[in-house]
Amino acid sequence: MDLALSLSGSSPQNAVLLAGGVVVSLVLFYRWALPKPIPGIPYNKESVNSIFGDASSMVAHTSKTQEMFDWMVQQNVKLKSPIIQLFVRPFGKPWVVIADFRETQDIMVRRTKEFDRSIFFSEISGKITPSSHFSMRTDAGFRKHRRWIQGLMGLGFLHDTAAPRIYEAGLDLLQLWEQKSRIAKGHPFTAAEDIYRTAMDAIWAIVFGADPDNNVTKAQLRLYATIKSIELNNDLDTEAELPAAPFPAAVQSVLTLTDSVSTSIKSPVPKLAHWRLRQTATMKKAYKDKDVFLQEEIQKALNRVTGKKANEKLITCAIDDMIQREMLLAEKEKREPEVLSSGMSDEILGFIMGGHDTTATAITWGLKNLSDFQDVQSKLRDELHAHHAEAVAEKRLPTFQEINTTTVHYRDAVIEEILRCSNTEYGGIRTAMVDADVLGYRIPKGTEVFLMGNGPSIFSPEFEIDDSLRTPSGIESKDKIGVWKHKGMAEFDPERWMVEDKATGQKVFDPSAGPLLTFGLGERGCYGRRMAYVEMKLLITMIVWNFHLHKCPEALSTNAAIDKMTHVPQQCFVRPVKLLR
Ligand code: HEM
Repeated sequence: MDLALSLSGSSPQNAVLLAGGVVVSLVLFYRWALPKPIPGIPYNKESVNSIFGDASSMVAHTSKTQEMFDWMVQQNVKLKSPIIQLFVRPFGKPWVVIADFRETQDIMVRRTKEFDRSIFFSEISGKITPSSHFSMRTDAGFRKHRRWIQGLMGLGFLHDTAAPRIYEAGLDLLQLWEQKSRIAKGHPFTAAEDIYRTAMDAIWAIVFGADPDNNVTKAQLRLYATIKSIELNNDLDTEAELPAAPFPAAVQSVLTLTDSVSTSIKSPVPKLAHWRLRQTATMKKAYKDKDVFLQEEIQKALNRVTGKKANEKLITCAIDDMIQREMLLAEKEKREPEVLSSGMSDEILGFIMGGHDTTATAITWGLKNLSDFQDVQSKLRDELHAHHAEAVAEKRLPTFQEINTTTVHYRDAVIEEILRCSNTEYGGIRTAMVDADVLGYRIPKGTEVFLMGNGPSIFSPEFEIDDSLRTPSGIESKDKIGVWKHKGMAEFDPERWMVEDKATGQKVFDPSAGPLLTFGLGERGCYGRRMAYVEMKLLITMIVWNFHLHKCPEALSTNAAIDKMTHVPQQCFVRPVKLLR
Protein backbone atom coordinates (compact mmCIF):
# COMPACT_ATOMS: atom_id res chain seq x y z
CA MET A 1 0.00 0.00 0.00
CA ASP A 2 1.14 3.57 -0.73
CA LEU A 3 2.65 4.89 2.54
CA ALA A 4 1.46 8.45 1.95
CA LEU A 5 -2.04 7.20 1.34
CA SER A 6 -1.97 5.13 4.51
CA LEU A 7 -0.66 8.03 6.65
CA SER A 8 -3.30 10.37 5.31
CA GLY A 9 -5.93 8.26 7.03
CA SER A 10 -6.93 9.39 10.50
CA SER A 11 -6.94 6.13 12.44
CA PRO A 12 -5.14 6.11 15.86
CA GLN A 13 -2.67 3.63 14.35
CA ASN A 14 -1.62 6.18 11.73
CA ALA A 15 -1.26 8.93 14.30
CA VAL A 16 1.04 6.70 16.35
CA LEU A 17 3.05 5.88 13.22
CA LEU A 18 3.37 9.57 12.39
CA ALA A 19 4.39 10.51 15.92
CA GLY A 20 6.92 7.66 15.94
CA GLY A 21 8.37 8.89 12.65
CA VAL A 22 8.73 12.41 14.02
CA VAL A 23 10.42 11.16 17.20
CA VAL A 24 12.85 8.97 15.21
CA SER A 25 13.68 11.92 12.90
CA LEU A 26 14.23 14.21 15.87
CA VAL A 27 16.49 11.66 17.56
CA LEU A 28 18.45 11.16 14.33
CA PHE A 29 18.72 14.93 13.86
CA TYR A 30 19.80 15.38 17.50
CA ARG A 31 22.45 12.69 17.16
CA TRP A 32 23.66 14.22 13.89
CA ALA A 33 23.82 17.67 15.49
CA LEU A 34 25.83 16.57 18.55
CA PRO A 35 29.46 17.74 18.50
CA LYS A 36 31.82 15.36 16.68
CA PRO A 37 35.19 15.39 18.43
CA ILE A 38 38.44 15.15 16.48
CA PRO A 39 39.92 11.79 17.58
CA GLY A 40 42.36 12.04 20.46
CA ILE A 41 42.37 15.78 21.14
CA PRO A 42 41.17 16.44 24.73
CA TYR A 43 37.76 18.10 25.26
CA ASN A 44 35.18 18.75 27.96
CA LYS A 45 33.43 15.37 28.16
CA GLU A 46 30.03 16.80 29.15
CA SER A 47 30.00 19.09 26.09
CA VAL A 48 29.46 16.29 23.58
CA ASN A 49 26.08 15.47 25.15
CA SER A 50 24.48 18.72 24.03
CA ILE A 51 24.07 20.18 20.54
CA PHE A 52 25.23 23.48 22.07
CA GLY A 53 28.55 21.87 23.00
CA ASP A 54 30.69 24.37 24.91
CA ALA A 55 28.68 27.35 23.62
CA SER A 56 26.42 27.57 26.70
CA SER A 57 29.41 27.65 29.03
CA MET A 58 31.14 30.27 26.85
CA VAL A 59 28.04 32.47 26.61
CA ALA A 60 27.51 32.24 30.39
CA HIS A 61 31.11 33.41 30.91
CA THR A 62 31.01 36.22 28.36
CA SER A 63 27.65 37.49 29.64
CA LYS A 64 29.10 37.68 33.14
CA THR A 65 32.54 39.09 32.34
CA GLN A 66 32.35 40.52 28.78
CA GLU A 67 35.54 38.57 28.00
CA MET A 68 35.86 35.45 25.87
CA PHE A 69 39.49 34.59 25.15
CA ASP A 70 40.37 34.12 28.83
CA TRP A 71 37.63 31.47 29.01
CA MET A 72 39.14 29.65 26.02
CA VAL A 73 42.60 29.35 27.51
CA GLN A 74 41.14 28.42 30.91
CA GLN A 75 39.86 25.26 29.21
CA ASN A 76 43.47 24.27 28.34
CA VAL A 77 44.39 24.69 31.98
CA LYS A 78 41.29 22.80 33.14
CA LEU A 79 41.97 19.91 30.73
CA LYS A 80 45.71 20.06 31.54
CA SER A 81 46.66 20.05 27.87
CA PRO A 82 48.47 22.49 25.54
CA ILE A 83 46.10 21.40 22.77
CA ILE A 84 42.36 20.96 23.22
CA GLN A 85 39.16 21.20 21.17
CA LEU A 86 36.05 23.25 21.92
CA PHE A 87 32.55 22.98 20.44
CA VAL A 88 31.49 26.58 20.24
CA ARG A 89 29.60 26.83 16.96
CA PRO A 90 26.41 24.69 17.01
CA PHE A 91 26.47 22.39 13.92
CA GLY A 92 29.99 23.62 13.17
CA LYS A 93 33.41 21.99 13.32
CA PRO A 94 35.32 21.95 16.62
CA TRP A 95 37.86 24.69 17.27
CA VAL A 96 41.36 23.57 18.21
CA VAL A 97 43.00 25.73 20.89
CA ILE A 98 46.78 25.67 21.38
CA ALA A 99 48.37 27.29 24.42
CA ASP A 100 52.06 26.74 23.93
CA PHE A 101 54.33 29.47 22.58
CA ARG A 102 56.91 27.23 20.89
CA GLU A 103 54.26 25.31 18.96
CA THR A 104 52.44 28.53 18.05
CA GLN A 105 55.64 30.08 16.79
CA ASP A 106 56.34 26.99 14.69
CA ILE A 107 52.85 27.14 13.14
CA MET A 108 52.81 30.88 12.51
CA VAL A 109 56.36 31.30 11.29
CA ARG A 110 57.34 28.00 9.63
CA ARG A 111 54.26 25.91 8.88
CA THR A 112 52.63 28.55 6.70
CA LYS A 113 51.71 26.14 3.89
CA GLU A 114 49.76 24.00 6.35
CA PHE A 115 48.14 26.88 8.29
CA ASP A 116 46.86 30.09 6.72
CA ARG A 117 44.86 33.17 7.78
CA SER A 118 41.55 32.11 9.29
CA ILE A 119 38.09 33.16 8.16
CA PHE A 120 37.11 33.88 11.79
CA PHE A 121 37.53 37.65 11.46
CA SER A 122 35.76 37.71 8.09
CA GLU A 123 32.86 35.94 9.78
CA ILE A 124 32.60 38.29 12.72
CA SER A 125 33.21 41.48 10.77
CA GLY A 126 31.97 40.08 7.45
CA LYS A 127 30.73 43.12 5.65
CA ILE A 128 32.98 45.85 7.05
CA THR A 129 36.12 45.36 4.96
CA PRO A 130 35.39 42.13 3.01
CA SER A 131 38.03 42.83 0.35
CA SER A 132 40.88 43.95 2.59
CA HIS A 133 43.98 41.72 2.60
CA PHE A 134 43.39 41.01 6.30
CA SER A 135 40.50 38.73 5.30
CA MET A 136 42.40 36.94 2.52
CA ARG A 137 44.35 33.72 2.44
CA THR A 138 48.03 34.23 1.53
CA ASP A 139 47.40 34.12 -2.20
CA ALA A 140 47.89 36.32 -5.29
CA GLY A 141 45.08 38.68 -4.21
CA PHE A 142 46.74 39.15 -0.82
CA ARG A 143 50.10 39.94 -2.44
CA LYS A 144 48.51 42.47 -4.80
CA HIS A 145 46.89 44.34 -1.90
CA ARG A 146 50.06 44.16 0.15
CA ARG A 147 51.92 45.97 -2.63
CA TRP A 148 49.55 48.93 -2.20
CA ILE A 149 50.60 49.45 1.42
CA GLN A 150 54.20 48.38 0.92
CA GLY A 151 55.62 51.87 1.43
CA LEU A 152 53.86 52.64 4.68
CA MET A 153 56.14 50.77 7.06
CA GLY A 154 59.36 51.97 5.45
CA LEU A 155 61.62 54.07 7.68
CA GLY A 156 61.17 57.12 5.42
CA PHE A 157 57.37 57.15 5.68
CA LEU A 158 57.40 56.33 9.39
CA HIS A 159 59.89 59.05 10.26
CA ASP A 160 58.87 61.82 7.83
CA THR A 161 55.10 61.34 7.68
CA ALA A 162 53.79 59.15 10.49
CA ALA A 163 55.92 60.42 13.40
CA PRO A 164 55.14 64.16 12.96
CA ARG A 165 51.40 63.44 12.65
CA ILE A 166 51.46 61.31 15.82
CA TYR A 167 53.46 64.00 17.64
CA GLU A 168 50.94 66.70 16.66
CA ALA A 169 48.10 64.52 17.94
CA GLY A 170 50.12 63.98 21.14
CA LEU A 171 50.52 67.74 21.65
CA ASP A 172 46.72 68.11 21.47
CA LEU A 173 46.37 65.34 24.07
CA LEU A 174 48.73 67.17 26.45
CA GLN A 175 46.63 70.34 26.10
CA LEU A 176 43.45 68.34 26.60
CA TRP A 177 44.72 66.89 29.86
CA GLU A 178 45.73 70.33 31.11
CA GLN A 179 42.14 71.41 30.50
CA LYS A 180 40.65 68.28 32.01
CA SER A 181 42.91 68.48 35.09
CA ARG A 182 41.89 72.12 35.55
CA ILE A 183 38.21 71.18 35.51
CA ALA A 184 38.61 67.90 37.49
CA LYS A 185 40.52 69.65 40.35
CA GLY A 186 42.47 66.54 41.46
CA HIS A 187 39.66 64.01 40.86
CA PRO A 188 40.44 61.08 38.56
CA PHE A 189 38.85 61.19 35.13
CA THR A 190 38.46 58.58 32.43
CA ALA A 191 41.25 58.73 29.85
CA ALA A 192 40.20 55.97 27.47
CA GLU A 193 38.25 58.22 25.14
CA ASP A 194 41.09 60.79 25.10
CA ILE A 195 43.53 58.13 23.93
CA TYR A 196 41.11 56.76 21.33
CA ARG A 197 40.63 60.33 20.06
CA THR A 198 44.39 60.95 19.91
CA ALA A 199 45.03 57.68 18.10
CA MET A 200 42.21 58.47 15.66
CA ASP A 201 43.62 61.96 14.94
CA ALA A 202 47.05 60.41 14.37
CA ILE A 203 45.97 57.66 11.98
CA TRP A 204 43.48 59.94 10.20
CA ALA A 205 46.21 62.50 9.46
CA ILE A 206 48.67 59.73 8.50
CA VAL A 207 46.16 58.32 6.02
CA PHE A 208 44.44 61.45 4.65
CA GLY A 209 46.79 64.30 5.60
CA ALA A 210 45.92 67.10 8.04
CA ASP A 211 42.12 67.36 8.28
CA PRO A 212 41.00 69.97 10.86
CA ASP A 213 37.28 69.26 10.23
CA ASN A 214 37.68 65.70 11.45
CA ASN A 215 40.15 66.36 14.30
CA VAL A 216 38.32 64.94 17.29
CA THR A 217 40.68 66.11 20.06
CA LYS A 218 40.55 69.70 18.89
CA ALA A 219 36.72 69.46 19.03
CA GLN A 220 37.05 68.33 22.63
CA LEU A 221 39.45 71.20 23.38
CA ARG A 222 37.00 73.73 21.96
CA LEU A 223 34.31 72.29 24.24
CA TYR A 224 36.47 72.48 27.38
CA ALA A 225 37.53 76.05 26.64
CA THR A 226 33.87 76.99 27.31
CA ILE A 227 33.69 75.14 30.67
CA LYS A 228 34.71 77.08 33.79
CA SER A 229 33.82 74.39 36.31
CA ILE A 230 31.61 71.35 36.88
CA GLU A 231 29.86 69.95 39.92
CA LEU A 232 32.26 67.71 41.84
CA ASN A 233 31.79 65.34 44.77
CA ASN A 234 33.62 66.27 48.01
CA ASP A 235 35.38 62.91 48.00
CA LEU A 236 38.55 63.42 45.92
CA ASP A 237 38.57 59.71 45.00
CA THR A 238 35.38 59.95 42.98
CA GLU A 239 35.36 60.39 39.23
CA ALA A 240 35.03 63.81 37.63
CA GLU A 241 32.55 63.23 34.83
CA LEU A 242 33.33 65.49 31.89
CA PRO A 243 31.26 65.97 28.77
CA ALA A 244 32.35 64.76 25.32
CA ALA A 245 32.15 66.58 22.01
CA PRO A 246 30.29 64.60 19.33
CA PHE A 247 32.27 62.95 16.54
CA PRO A 248 31.97 64.11 12.93
CA ALA A 249 29.98 61.68 10.72
CA ALA A 250 33.03 60.19 8.98
CA VAL A 251 34.89 59.39 12.21
CA GLN A 252 31.72 58.19 13.90
CA SER A 253 31.13 55.74 11.06
CA VAL A 254 34.54 54.12 11.62
CA LEU A 255 33.93 53.91 15.38
CA THR A 256 30.45 52.40 14.93
CA LEU A 257 31.74 49.80 12.49
CA THR A 258 34.67 48.88 14.74
CA ASP A 259 32.39 48.58 17.74
CA SER A 260 29.91 46.34 15.91
CA VAL A 261 32.40 43.48 16.22
CA SER A 262 31.99 43.46 20.00
CA THR A 263 28.56 41.83 19.51
CA SER A 264 29.42 39.26 16.85
CA ILE A 265 32.78 38.17 18.31
CA LYS A 266 31.11 36.63 21.38
CA SER A 267 28.14 35.10 19.57
CA PRO A 268 27.96 31.38 18.71
CA VAL A 269 26.28 32.50 15.44
CA PRO A 270 28.44 35.51 14.49
CA LYS A 271 27.26 35.93 10.89
CA LEU A 272 23.65 36.12 12.03
CA ALA A 273 24.51 38.41 14.95
CA HIS A 274 26.32 40.84 12.65
CA TRP A 275 23.57 40.63 10.03
CA ARG A 276 20.99 41.61 12.68
CA LEU A 277 23.14 44.59 13.66
CA ARG A 278 23.36 45.67 10.03
CA GLN A 279 19.58 46.07 9.93
CA THR A 280 19.70 48.92 12.50
CA ALA A 281 19.48 52.55 11.38
CA THR A 282 22.80 53.37 13.15
CA MET A 283 24.69 50.71 11.23
CA LYS A 284 23.05 51.58 7.91
CA LYS A 285 24.10 55.20 8.41
CA ALA A 286 27.64 54.14 9.36
CA TYR A 287 28.03 52.09 6.16
CA LYS A 288 26.68 54.93 4.04
CA ASP A 289 28.83 57.62 5.69
CA LYS A 290 32.04 55.60 5.37
CA ASP A 291 31.35 54.89 1.68
CA VAL A 292 30.79 58.59 1.01
CA PHE A 293 33.88 59.86 2.81
CA LEU A 294 36.17 57.14 1.44
CA GLN A 295 35.11 57.83 -2.14
CA GLU A 296 35.60 61.58 -1.58
CA GLU A 297 39.05 61.09 -0.07
CA ILE A 298 40.13 58.68 -2.81
CA GLN A 299 38.99 61.15 -5.47
CA LYS A 300 40.88 64.02 -3.77
CA ALA A 301 44.03 61.87 -3.54
CA LEU A 302 43.68 60.84 -7.17
CA ASN A 303 43.52 64.51 -8.18
CA ARG A 304 46.61 65.26 -6.10
CA VAL A 305 48.58 62.33 -7.51
CA THR A 306 47.60 62.84 -11.17
CA GLY A 307 47.93 66.64 -10.90
CA LYS A 308 51.49 66.65 -9.64
CA LYS A 309 54.26 67.71 -11.95
CA ALA A 310 56.96 65.27 -13.11
CA ASN A 311 59.71 64.74 -10.48
CA GLU A 312 57.63 66.55 -7.88
CA LYS A 313 57.79 64.72 -4.51
CA LEU A 314 54.30 64.79 -3.07
CA ILE A 315 53.73 61.85 -0.80
CA THR A 316 52.40 63.45 2.36
CA CYS A 317 49.91 60.82 3.42
CA ALA A 318 49.25 57.08 3.12
CA ILE A 319 46.40 57.30 0.65
CA ASP A 320 48.56 59.24 -1.87
CA ASP A 321 51.30 56.65 -1.52
CA MET A 322 48.85 53.78 -2.06
CA ILE A 323 47.23 55.36 -5.10
CA GLN A 324 50.50 56.33 -6.69
CA ARG A 325 51.76 52.78 -6.18
CA GLU A 326 48.65 51.25 -7.81
CA MET A 327 48.90 53.66 -10.79
CA LEU A 328 52.52 52.62 -11.35
CA LEU A 329 51.71 48.92 -10.97
CA ALA A 330 48.79 49.17 -13.41
CA GLU A 331 51.02 50.95 -15.94
CA LYS A 332 53.70 48.28 -15.57
CA GLU A 333 51.17 45.46 -15.88
CA LYS A 334 49.34 47.22 -18.75
CA ARG A 335 45.91 47.22 -17.06
CA GLU A 336 43.40 49.75 -15.76
CA PRO A 337 44.25 51.07 -12.26
CA GLU A 338 41.98 49.76 -9.47
CA VAL A 339 42.01 53.01 -7.57
CA LEU A 340 38.23 53.33 -7.31
CA SER A 341 37.68 49.65 -6.50
CA SER A 342 36.07 48.30 -3.33
CA GLY A 343 39.41 46.56 -2.70
CA MET A 344 41.18 49.93 -2.43
CA SER A 345 38.57 51.49 -0.13
CA ASP A 346 38.50 48.37 2.08
CA GLU A 347 42.29 48.47 2.29
CA ILE A 348 42.22 52.13 3.39
CA LEU A 349 39.49 51.52 5.97
CA GLY A 350 41.25 48.35 7.17
CA PHE A 351 44.46 50.33 7.67
CA ILE A 352 42.63 52.96 9.75
CA MET A 353 40.79 50.38 11.85
CA GLY A 354 43.88 48.19 12.27
CA GLY A 355 45.99 51.18 13.26
CA HIS A 356 43.53 52.96 15.51
CA ASP A 357 41.85 50.53 17.83
CA THR A 358 44.87 48.36 18.58
CA THR A 359 47.39 51.06 19.43
CA ALA A 360 44.84 53.04 21.48
CA THR A 361 43.92 49.93 23.47
CA ALA A 362 47.57 49.12 24.19
CA ILE A 363 48.19 52.69 25.40
CA THR A 364 45.13 52.69 27.68
CA TRP A 365 46.50 49.55 29.38
CA GLY A 366 49.85 51.34 29.54
CA LEU A 367 48.34 54.28 31.42
CA LYS A 368 46.83 51.89 33.93
CA ASN A 369 50.19 50.11 34.40
CA LEU A 370 52.10 53.36 34.81
CA SER A 371 49.58 54.69 37.35
CA ASP A 372 49.58 51.41 39.31
CA PHE A 373 53.37 50.95 39.24
CA GLN A 374 54.71 54.29 40.41
CA ASP A 375 58.29 52.97 40.65
CA VAL A 376 58.23 52.03 36.95
CA GLN A 377 56.83 55.44 36.02
CA SER A 378 59.56 57.28 38.00
CA LYS A 379 62.35 55.12 36.57
CA LEU A 380 61.01 55.65 33.06
CA ARG A 381 60.91 59.44 33.57
CA ASP A 382 64.49 59.42 34.94
CA GLU A 383 65.71 57.38 31.97
CA LEU A 384 63.96 59.71 29.52
CA HIS A 385 65.53 62.75 31.20
CA ALA A 386 68.96 61.13 31.09
CA HIS A 387 68.65 60.35 27.37
CA HIS A 388 67.16 63.72 26.39
CA ALA A 389 69.50 65.90 28.44
CA GLU A 390 69.38 68.75 25.92
CA ALA A 391 65.60 68.98 26.17
CA VAL A 392 65.88 68.97 29.99
CA ALA A 393 68.47 71.77 29.89
CA GLU A 394 66.31 73.80 27.52
CA LYS A 395 63.17 73.10 29.62
CA ARG A 396 61.22 71.73 26.69
CA LEU A 397 59.64 68.55 25.41
CA PRO A 398 61.95 66.46 23.19
CA THR A 399 61.12 66.83 19.49
CA PHE A 400 59.61 63.98 17.53
CA GLN A 401 62.97 63.45 15.80
CA GLU A 402 64.75 63.20 19.16
CA ILE A 403 62.23 60.72 20.56
CA ASN A 404 62.14 58.67 17.40
CA THR A 405 65.88 58.35 16.92
CA THR A 406 67.12 57.99 20.52
CA THR A 407 67.52 54.49 21.92
CA VAL A 408 66.20 54.31 25.47
CA HIS A 409 66.42 50.68 26.55
CA TYR A 410 64.20 50.96 29.60
CA ARG A 411 61.48 52.80 27.64
CA ASP A 412 61.47 49.99 25.06
CA ALA A 413 61.23 47.44 27.88
CA VAL A 414 58.27 49.32 29.39
CA ILE A 415 56.49 49.39 26.02
CA GLU A 416 57.09 45.68 25.40
CA GLU A 417 55.79 44.84 28.86
CA ILE A 418 52.72 47.03 28.33
CA LEU A 419 52.05 45.14 25.09
CA ARG A 420 52.56 41.76 26.77
CA CYS A 421 50.30 42.49 29.73
CA SER A 422 47.67 44.33 27.66
CA ASN A 423 46.70 41.26 25.65
CA THR A 424 45.44 43.85 23.15
CA GLU A 425 45.17 40.87 20.81
CA TYR A 426 45.22 37.46 22.50
CA GLY A 427 47.31 35.83 19.69
CA GLY A 428 46.11 34.66 16.31
CA ILE A 429 43.95 32.22 14.41
CA ARG A 430 44.84 30.01 11.47
CA THR A 431 42.90 27.53 9.34
CA ALA A 432 44.42 24.09 8.72
CA MET A 433 44.78 23.98 4.91
CA VAL A 434 45.62 20.24 4.97
CA ASP A 435 45.37 17.44 7.53
CA ALA A 436 48.21 18.51 9.82
CA ASP A 437 49.94 16.86 12.78
CA VAL A 438 50.43 18.98 15.89
CA LEU A 439 51.80 17.75 19.23
CA GLY A 440 50.97 14.15 18.32
CA TYR A 441 47.40 14.76 17.11
CA ARG A 442 45.99 15.01 13.59
CA ILE A 443 44.07 18.24 12.94
CA PRO A 444 41.72 17.77 9.95
CA LYS A 445 41.84 20.13 6.97
CA GLY A 446 39.46 23.08 7.42
CA THR A 447 39.74 23.24 11.24
CA GLU A 448 40.08 26.68 12.86
CA VAL A 449 43.12 26.74 15.13
CA PHE A 450 43.35 29.36 17.92
CA LEU A 451 46.90 30.15 18.99
CA MET A 452 46.68 31.70 22.42
CA GLY A 453 49.08 34.28 23.81
CA ASN A 454 47.12 34.94 27.00
CA GLY A 455 47.86 31.84 29.05
CA PRO A 456 50.54 29.20 29.63
CA SER A 457 54.05 30.16 28.33
CA ILE A 458 53.25 33.88 28.64
CA PHE A 459 51.40 34.36 31.96
CA SER A 460 51.71 30.96 33.62
CA PRO A 461 54.26 28.13 33.35
CA GLU A 462 54.35 26.36 29.98
CA PHE A 463 53.05 22.78 29.70
CA GLU A 464 55.74 20.11 29.79
CA ILE A 465 55.95 18.73 26.25
CA ASP A 466 58.29 16.01 25.04
CA ASP A 467 60.42 17.23 22.12
CA SER A 468 59.54 14.04 20.20
CA LEU A 469 56.08 15.57 19.69
CA ARG A 470 57.46 18.68 17.98
CA THR A 471 58.55 19.18 14.38
CA PRO A 472 62.29 19.22 13.52
CA SER A 473 62.02 22.97 12.81
CA GLY A 474 60.31 23.50 16.17
CA ILE A 475 63.12 21.68 17.97
CA GLU A 476 65.81 23.56 16.03
CA SER A 477 64.43 26.98 16.95
CA LYS A 478 64.10 26.13 20.65
CA ASP A 479 66.53 28.76 21.94
CA LYS A 480 65.74 31.64 19.57
CA ILE A 481 63.33 33.17 22.10
CA GLY A 482 63.88 32.91 25.85
CA VAL A 483 61.50 31.45 28.42
CA TRP A 484 59.94 33.56 31.21
CA LYS A 485 60.95 32.76 34.77
CA HIS A 486 57.95 31.06 36.39
CA LYS A 487 57.89 33.33 39.43
CA GLY A 488 55.74 36.42 38.83
CA MET A 489 55.02 35.62 35.16
CA ALA A 490 51.65 37.36 35.27
CA GLU A 491 52.99 40.52 36.91
CA PHE A 492 53.77 43.78 35.13
CA ASP A 493 57.57 43.98 35.29
CA PRO A 494 59.53 45.70 32.47
CA GLU A 495 62.80 44.40 33.96
CA ARG A 496 62.02 40.98 32.44
CA TRP A 497 62.97 42.47 29.05
CA MET A 498 66.32 43.87 30.29
CA VAL A 499 69.34 41.56 30.00
CA GLU A 500 73.03 42.08 30.62
CA ASP A 501 75.07 42.97 27.57
CA LYS A 502 78.13 40.71 27.91
CA ALA A 503 80.46 43.26 26.22
CA THR A 504 79.57 46.30 28.35
CA GLY A 505 78.01 44.80 31.47
CA GLN A 506 75.11 47.25 30.94
CA LYS A 507 71.47 46.21 31.05
CA VAL A 508 69.91 46.46 27.60
CA PHE A 509 66.46 45.78 26.12
CA ASP A 510 66.22 42.34 24.52
CA PRO A 511 63.10 41.80 22.37
CA SER A 512 63.84 38.04 22.39
CA ALA A 513 64.04 37.77 26.17
CA GLY A 514 60.78 35.82 26.26
CA PRO A 515 57.56 35.08 24.39
CA LEU A 516 55.11 37.76 23.21
CA LEU A 517 52.19 37.08 20.88
CA THR A 518 50.34 40.40 20.95
CA PHE A 519 51.23 41.11 17.29
CA GLY A 520 50.87 37.52 16.09
CA LEU A 521 53.91 36.20 14.18
CA GLY A 522 55.22 35.29 10.76
CA GLU A 523 54.18 36.48 7.32
CA ARG A 524 50.61 37.09 8.54
CA GLY A 525 51.71 38.72 11.78
CA CYS A 526 50.86 42.40 12.32
CA TYR A 527 51.83 44.47 9.32
CA GLY A 528 51.65 47.73 11.31
CA ARG A 529 53.95 46.66 14.15
CA ARG A 530 56.64 49.23 13.34
CA MET A 531 54.14 52.07 13.24
CA ALA A 532 52.65 50.89 16.53
CA TYR A 533 56.07 51.14 18.20
CA VAL A 534 56.65 54.64 16.78
CA GLU A 535 53.27 55.73 18.15
CA MET A 536 53.78 54.16 21.57
CA LYS A 537 57.30 55.60 21.89
CA LEU A 538 56.11 59.11 21.07
CA LEU A 539 52.90 59.20 23.09
CA ILE A 540 54.25 57.46 26.19
CA THR A 541 57.33 59.70 26.26
CA MET A 542 55.19 62.83 25.85
CA ILE A 543 52.76 61.82 28.61
CA VAL A 544 55.38 60.76 31.16
CA TRP A 545 57.52 63.83 30.41
CA ASN A 546 54.62 66.22 31.00
CA PHE A 547 52.55 64.62 33.72
CA HIS A 548 52.89 62.64 36.89
CA LEU A 549 50.15 60.03 36.71
CA HIS A 550 49.07 59.61 40.33
CA LYS A 551 47.66 56.31 41.52
CA CYS A 552 43.89 56.04 41.11
CA PRO A 553 41.58 54.59 43.77
CA GLU A 554 41.25 50.80 43.63
CA ALA A 555 37.56 50.94 42.75
CA LEU A 556 38.54 52.72 39.52
CA SER A 557 41.55 50.52 38.74
CA THR A 558 40.24 47.01 38.09
CA ASN A 559 41.79 44.89 35.34
CA ALA A 560 38.43 43.71 33.97
CA ALA A 561 38.21 43.90 30.18
CA ILE A 562 35.79 43.67 27.27
CA ASP A 563 36.65 41.55 24.23
CA LYS A 564 35.82 43.57 21.12
CA MET A 565 38.04 43.96 18.06
CA THR A 566 40.70 44.31 20.80
CA HIS A 567 40.88 43.46 24.51
CA VAL A 568 39.75 46.76 26.01
CA PRO A 569 40.04 47.69 29.70
CA GLN A 570 36.65 48.37 31.30
CA GLN A 571 38.22 51.16 33.34
CA CYS A 572 41.03 53.50 32.37
CA PHE A 573 41.19 56.40 34.82
CA VAL A 574 44.04 58.86 35.26
CA ARG A 575 44.89 61.56 37.76
CA PRO A 576 47.55 63.56 35.93
CA VAL A 577 49.41 66.43 37.54
CA LYS A 578 51.43 68.64 35.22
CA LEU A 579 55.16 68.57 35.90
CA LEU A 580 56.85 71.93 36.05
CA ARG A 581 59.92 72.40 33.88
C1 HEM B 1 49.61 47.80 19.53
C2 HEM B 1 49.19 47.86 18.30
C3 HEM B 1 48.84 46.68 17.44
C4 HEM B 1 48.57 45.38 17.77
C5 HEM B 1 48.58 44.75 19.15
C6 HEM B 1 48.28 44.67 16.54
C7 HEM B 1 47.98 43.31 16.46
C8 HEM B 1 47.76 42.63 15.29
C9 HEM B 1 47.51 41.21 15.20
C10 HEM B 1 47.46 40.24 16.38
C11 HEM B 1 47.35 40.90 13.89
C12 HEM B 1 47.09 39.49 13.33
C13 HEM B 1 48.38 38.73 13.38
C14 HEM B 1 48.32 37.27 13.07
O1 HEM B 1 47.27 36.73 12.71
O2 HEM B 1 49.39 36.63 13.21
C15 HEM B 1 47.49 42.12 13.14
C16 HEM B 1 47.39 42.21 11.78
C17 HEM B 1 47.46 43.40 11.10
N1 HEM B 1 47.73 44.64 11.62
FE1 HEM B 1 48.13 45.07 13.54
N2 HEM B 1 48.34 45.55 15.51
C18 HEM B 1 48.70 46.78 16.01
C19 HEM B 1 48.90 47.94 15.29
C20 HEM B 1 48.73 48.06 13.95
C21 HEM B 1 48.92 49.27 13.19
C22 HEM B 1 49.39 50.60 13.78
C23 HEM B 1 48.59 48.99 11.90
C24 HEM B 1 48.59 49.89 10.70
C25 HEM B 1 48.47 51.17 10.72
C26 HEM B 1 48.24 47.59 11.83
C27 HEM B 1 47.91 46.91 10.68
C28 HEM B 1 47.71 45.55 10.60
C29 HEM B 1 47.43 44.87 9.35
C30 HEM B 1 47.32 45.51 7.97
C31 HEM B 1 47.27 43.51 9.67
C32 HEM B 1 46.93 42.37 8.71
C33 HEM B 1 48.17 41.60 8.33
C34 HEM B 1 47.86 40.41 7.42
O3 HEM B 1 46.70 40.07 7.24
O4 HEM B 1 48.80 39.82 6.89
N3 HEM B 1 48.34 47.05 13.09
N4 HEM B 1 47.74 43.16 14.02
